Amino acid sequence: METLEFQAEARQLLQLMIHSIYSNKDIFLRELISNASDALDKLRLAVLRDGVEGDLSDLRIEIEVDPAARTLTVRDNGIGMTRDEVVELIGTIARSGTAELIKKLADAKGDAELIGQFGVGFYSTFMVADTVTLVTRKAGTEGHGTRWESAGEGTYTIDDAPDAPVGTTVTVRLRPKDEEDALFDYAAEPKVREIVKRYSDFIAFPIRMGDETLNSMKALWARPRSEVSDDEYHQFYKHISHDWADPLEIVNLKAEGTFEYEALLFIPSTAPFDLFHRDSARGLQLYVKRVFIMDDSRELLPEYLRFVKGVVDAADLSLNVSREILQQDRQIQLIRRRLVKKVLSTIKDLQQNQPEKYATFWREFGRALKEGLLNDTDNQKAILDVASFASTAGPEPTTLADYVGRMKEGQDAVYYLTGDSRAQVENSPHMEAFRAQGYEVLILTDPVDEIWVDAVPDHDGRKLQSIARGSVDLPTPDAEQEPEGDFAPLLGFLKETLQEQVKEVRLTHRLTTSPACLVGDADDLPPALEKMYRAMGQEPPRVKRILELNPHHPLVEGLRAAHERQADDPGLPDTAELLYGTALLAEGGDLEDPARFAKLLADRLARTLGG
Ligand SMILES: Nc1ncnc2c1ncn2[C@@H]1O[C@H](COP(=O)(O)OP(=O)(O)OP(=O)(O)O)[C@@H](O)[C@H]1O
Repeated sequence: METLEFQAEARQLLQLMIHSIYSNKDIFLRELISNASDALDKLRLAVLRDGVEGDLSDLRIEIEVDPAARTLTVRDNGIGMTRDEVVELIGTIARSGTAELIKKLADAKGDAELIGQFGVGFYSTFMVADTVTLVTRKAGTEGHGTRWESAGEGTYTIDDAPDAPVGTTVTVRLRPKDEEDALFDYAAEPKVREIVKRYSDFIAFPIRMGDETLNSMKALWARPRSEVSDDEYHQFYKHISHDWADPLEIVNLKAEGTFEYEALLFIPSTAPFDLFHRDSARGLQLYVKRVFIMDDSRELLPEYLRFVKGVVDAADLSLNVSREILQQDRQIQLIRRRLVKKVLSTIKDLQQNQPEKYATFWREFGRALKEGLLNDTDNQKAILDVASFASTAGPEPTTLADYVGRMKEGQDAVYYLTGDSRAQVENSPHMEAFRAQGYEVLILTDPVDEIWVDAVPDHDGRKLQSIARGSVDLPTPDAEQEPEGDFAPLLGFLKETLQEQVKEVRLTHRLTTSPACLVGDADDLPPALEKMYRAMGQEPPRVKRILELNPHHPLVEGLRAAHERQADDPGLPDTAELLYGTALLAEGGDLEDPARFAKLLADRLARTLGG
């Protein structure tokens, strides 16, 4: 016998389970049954497809309780695990981002939503157990099985199990019941019956206790929606998603004719913690005529819809279908196209008829959905239709249609500004004239916003226009009040002095209170993208922007006068640099040489004080 240590993250998660942060402890049984059902699916596939030797004649899950010994046992005759698999699958947690999540969980004691995003599976047994014993033997292997045992406290033992049959048996030695802590008597048959009926009725294999079969085994996606209760759908969703919360929306789909398939999809109510991790689990489950073929089938939905969970059961695919075949299969492409349309129309429906659900959806998944604006040109319009954006018009996000409805007379473009935060965007100098003249501007602060705006030239014939790029031709209300004096010499001087930093210097109407701002040409790389390149370790092409001056500002006017008095005044270049640096800071940019800027500024301030 060998004693091994749990990996650090696994140990922390177990601690959270033992000192149970989750009030619904019943679900440990659901998790065990779910694993058993997965193991049976895997065995069937291994035998049918891969020629592994195995007996498919009586695939089943058995539950046994022993009130005297206070144990509950869940046994399956599925695929089983090798010794190495036990160590790897049960002793460690491989998902990336786990460490961060556990830290969050520990901080937010008792937050069931958080743990639900993770799905702790087998470890949830430690909410109710003193000791858990797992005995398993892998189908198609020679030799003995493996016995694993742990009290969840840091270590587990692992040993040979010479007589173990193929499959897995999990025995939970129950803690004393404590109904005040929602720890019920799980060695009582009625309680087991109740839990199985409630959480696992749809499991496709019989769940037996003695001679009794506890579940109906009906494949939910094959039943008409009117005959299935929401609760049944919700439990099924939890089985396939490992989410502990109910889904936000259920989507049914059925195609008949030459190519038949059924789909049952779910939009979750909260985003998983690893939605933006590259290797997060994604994709749908694929079945062929009720036989489970694979998890995480990514070919069935595009990446930007990776938050959608569910099942597709196709009648005409071969059981031998592989991921490679799926990628090229024309029928799969057709299914995929139809699923995308259906998901988008479901979101549109939420938007029109259930605004609260829609708001939840957009908060949780809007960022992911917007990736589709880049990658799915066919559905670009449909995605834009269901998208919403923060706006200067008010605290609530707005759709493009509503924005267009509020556009001012003569306005022909949808204005937006990108940035790191709402506050930064709202305080940006670029915003000044738009605010002063009452033009609404969309506030785009997600990293993906920087990118898709370039891929979407217009919406319903209206241009999407950044107010920090190109020139703005807002009608100037006080156009008659052109500033006195000639700025041409000053502009020439600044252009010369700042030639390393900017490619042009010109006057603008876009400012009302700031002296200057920086704008890009319409086809320049936006500064935020430049930053992103740097963050990824790449050196982007250096883009010089345009310095725009507010001719009505006292600083600019004073500078003009000073330059006119004495063009070779040695203080002028410093002022030019300060002006440029201030404009950069105002938009949230980074100074190239902050120390130099600070020194120039301090010297200048000292002089104003010294007189
Ligand atoms: N009864 C079982 N038979 C065979 N393998 C099992 C069984 N129970 C657990 N496992 C293996 O251990 C792994 C970890 O189980 P656990 O319940 O902790 O995670 P899980 O969330 O169910 O994993 P997944 O998300 O892949 O289903 C499973 O993915 C499976 O490979």
